Amino acid sequence: MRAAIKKEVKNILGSSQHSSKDWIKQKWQKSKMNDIKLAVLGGERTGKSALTVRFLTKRFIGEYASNFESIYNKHLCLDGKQLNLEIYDPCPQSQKTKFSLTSELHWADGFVIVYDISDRSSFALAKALIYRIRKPQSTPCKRFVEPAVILVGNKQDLSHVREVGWEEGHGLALDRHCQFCELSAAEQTLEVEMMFIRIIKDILTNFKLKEKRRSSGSKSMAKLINNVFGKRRKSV
Ligand SMILES: Nc1nc2c(ncn2[C@@H]2O[C@H](COP(=O)(O)OP(=O)(O)OP(=O)(O)O)[C@@H](O)[C@H]2O)c(=O)[nH]1
Repeated sequence: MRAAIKKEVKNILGSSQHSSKDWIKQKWQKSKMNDIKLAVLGGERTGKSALTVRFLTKRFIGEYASNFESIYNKHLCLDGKQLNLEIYDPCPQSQKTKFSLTSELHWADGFVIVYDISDRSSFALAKALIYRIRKPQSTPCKRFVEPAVILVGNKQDLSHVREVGWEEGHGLALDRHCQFCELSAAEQTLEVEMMFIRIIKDILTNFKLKEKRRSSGSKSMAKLINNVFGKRRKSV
C-alpha cells in the first residue's frame, strides 16, 4: 500500500530514488549558481515527506513510504531567476546510520530541520542536528559560509497535544542563527510554500556572499603575485 502511494508521488513529481552509492557520487558533482540542493532532516514520522510533497504538489497524501531515500527535482522561477531545485528526503534507516551528516554537509546548500510540536523527543533530535550543522569547522576557511538552515515545528494542527512551546523553537533558532516557523503540512499549503521560499532565498544570498569572497580572494592573490614577481623583475 505504502509503496503504491510512493509510486503515485513519484509519478506526479518525476522524482528519483537513489541508492546511497548514487547519491554519494552526485554529491561531488560541481554545482552551478542556479542549482540548489536542500536536505530535509529530522526525527522519524515528523512529516519530512509530507512537507516536501506538499511543497512540490500542493497535496497532502497522509502516508508515505519510508523505506528508501529520495531526491526530488523541481524547476522553479524565483524573482526572475530560473532555479533547479533538488530536495533530499531521507528514510529513517539512512538517518540512523548517518548521524555524522558528513555527506549531507558536503552535498546540501541548505537544511530544513523538522520536528513535531507534539513530540518532545523529535525536538531534542532537531536540536542535535542543528548543533551538528552549526559545529565550527575543524579547518577554518575565510571563504566558508554557514549553510542556510530553517527549523520547522510541524503538525501545528495538533496544538492541543503540544509538547514543545513556540518560544522554545524560536529560542533555539535565534541561538543557532536559523530561521524558524511553525506550520502544518496537513492543513497549510501557502505556509509550507513560504517556508521553502525563505530557505531558498537564504541559500541564494549565501551563493552571492561566497562569490563575492571568492572574487575578492582571487583579486588579493593577483595583487600578491604582482607585488612579489613584479618587484623581482624590476631588480633584475
Ligand atoms: N496531524 C498531522 N499529521 C501530519 C502532519 N504532517 C505529517 N503528518 C503525519 O505524520 C506521519 C508521518 O509523516 P511523514 O511525512 O511520513 O513523516 P517522515 O518524517 O517523512 O517519516 P519517516 O521518513 O518515516 O521518518 C504521517 O502519518 C502523516 O500523515 C501534520 O502537519 N499534521
